[in-house]
Amino acid sequence: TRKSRPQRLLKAVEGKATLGDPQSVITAIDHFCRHKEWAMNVGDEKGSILDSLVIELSPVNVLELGTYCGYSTVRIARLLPPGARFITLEFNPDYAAVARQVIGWAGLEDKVQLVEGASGDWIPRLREHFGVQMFDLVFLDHWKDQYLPDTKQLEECGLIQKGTVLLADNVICPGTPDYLKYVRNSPHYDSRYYRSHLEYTKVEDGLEKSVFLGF
Ligand SMILES: Nc1ncnc2c1ncn2[C@@H]1O[C@H](/C=C/CNC(=O)c2cc([N+](=O)[O-])cc(O)c2O)[C@@H](O)[C@H]1O
Ligand SMILES: [Mg+2]
Repeated sequence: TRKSRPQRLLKAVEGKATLGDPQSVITAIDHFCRHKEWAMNVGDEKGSILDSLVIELSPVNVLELGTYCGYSTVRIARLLPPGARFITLEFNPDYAAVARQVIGWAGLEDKVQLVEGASGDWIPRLREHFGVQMFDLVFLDHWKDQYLPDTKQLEECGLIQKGTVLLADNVICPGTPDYLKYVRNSPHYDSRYYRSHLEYTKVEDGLEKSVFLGF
């Protein structure tokens, strides 16, 4: 059967990237998506904003919702301080399989725990299963209607505490209106929009950074 797009993306990484070199994996995926087939990675433009926020935050505990092919996983993991803990959730087994190989090509498998499962099932179990008390950074990039319910569940489970930074992709395109309204109107979040473009296009999109101020 014909390979899926994630499998074709992985082939592009294997053909172009250098094993153990995260930047070459990022470059290979961006080249593939810009010149061969568009794919819903955060991309190089928004990725640079993501990089600067990760560097500035130097987070110890990181959660990513929606691994997909592992592009943003590699971007984040390559910048984490030693000893940091990074959990990424992906419920599609085919995407998870591709992401594991992409992360492996970058040589970052020891920095990342890819959990195959749905955020709704796993968020309540992260504390007891992984011994994580709270997250310094949460990157939201999964189904857009899941951003708000998952954020509320993270709050209820105490995994979002004073200082936690939520970073949400696609708040303009495809858009996450209910999430955006929540973080921008809540007195418990200090929210800021980083204007950019939808990956590999000229369409407007951006990242919303929301700092939890405590209850
Ligand atoms: N509850 C859950 N738990 C675990 N994994 C889950 C999940 N819900 C979705 N996922 C996974 O997260 C990814 C979905 C991304 C949706 N992005 C998008 O739909 C998207 C679309 C465009 N676009 O259309 O231009 C641009 C973008 O940057 C985008 O991120 C997929 O890999 C999916 O399997
Ligand atoms: Mg996205």
